[in-house]
Amino acid sequence: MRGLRASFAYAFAGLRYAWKSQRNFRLECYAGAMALGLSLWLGVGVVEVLLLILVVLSLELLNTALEAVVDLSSPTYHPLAKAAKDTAAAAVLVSSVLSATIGAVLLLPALRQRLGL
Ligand SMILES: Nc1ncnc2c1ncn2[C@@H]1O[C@H](COP(=O)(O)OP(=O)(O)OP(=O)(O)O)[C@@H](O)[C@H]1O
Repeated sequence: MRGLRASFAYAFAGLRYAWKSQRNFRLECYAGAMALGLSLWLGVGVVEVLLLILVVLSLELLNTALEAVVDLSSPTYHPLAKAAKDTAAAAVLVSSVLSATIGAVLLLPALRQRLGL
C-alpha cells in the first residue's frame, strides 16, 4: 500500500514538473479546459472530449520525459538527439490535430444549433 502511495506521489511530481517547466503543457491544459467547458455547456460529447484531452496530455508528458532523457544523455548536438526530440514533438502534434478534428466534428453541429446559425 505504501508502494502504491509512493507511485502516485512520483506521478504527481511528474505532473508538477510538466506544469512548471512546459509552456505547451499549460497551453494544452487551458485549451482542454475550454473544450470541456464548451462540451458541458452544449451537453454533447463530454466523455469523448475528456478522453481526447487526456490523450494529448499523456503524449505531452511522454514528450517531456523524452526531452529530459535526451538532454541528460546528449547535452551537445547530435543528429539522433534531434531526431528523438523532433519525432516526439511530432507525436504531440499529430494527436493534437486528431483531437481538434474529432472535437470539432463532435461539438460544431451542436454549437451551430445553439447559436441558431
Ligand atoms: N542535443 C541536441 N542535439 C540536436 N538537436 C537538438 C538537441 N537538443 C535540442 N535539439 C533541437 O532543438 C529543438 C528544440 O529543442 P529544445 O530542447 O530547445 O526544446 P524542447 O525542449 O525540445 O521543446 P520545448 O521548447 O517544447 O520544451 C529540438 O526539437 C531539436 O530539433
